Amino acid sequence: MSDLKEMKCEACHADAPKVSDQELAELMREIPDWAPIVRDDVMQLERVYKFKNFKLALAFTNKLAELAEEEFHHPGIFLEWGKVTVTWWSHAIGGLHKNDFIMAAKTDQLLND
Ligand SMILES: C[C@H](O)[C@H](O)[C@H]1CNC2=NC(N)=NC(=O)C2=N1
Repeated sequence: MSDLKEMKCEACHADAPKVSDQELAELMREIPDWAPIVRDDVMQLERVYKFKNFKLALAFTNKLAELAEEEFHHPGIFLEWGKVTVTWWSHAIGGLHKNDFIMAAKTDQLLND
């Protein structure tokens, strides 16, 4: 079991490989609160985080934005009162790269900060 949250993203180029079905199955076990979904023919990772109010949801959103800039890998973020929906995928390859699993694990860690 690799420790995804301790890893760093690598530069993802257009010719980088998408994760295989086997890699997907293995990596999903490390981020059990996330779901693989397909949106507009692009496989993504998605999780909904619940908060007591909008202010706490916004604070989490801002921490996630800082993390994304640090790793230069950016999520989809849908901010609502008491909820933040986060999606990770790699635009460059139109699908899932290991970077997305690393960032999902790092996103979960923000709850402990
Ligand atoms: C130009 C391109 O957008 C950049 O190289 C980075 C920025 N952040 C990114 N974020 C994500 N999720 N996928 C990318 O391919 C990506 N590329």
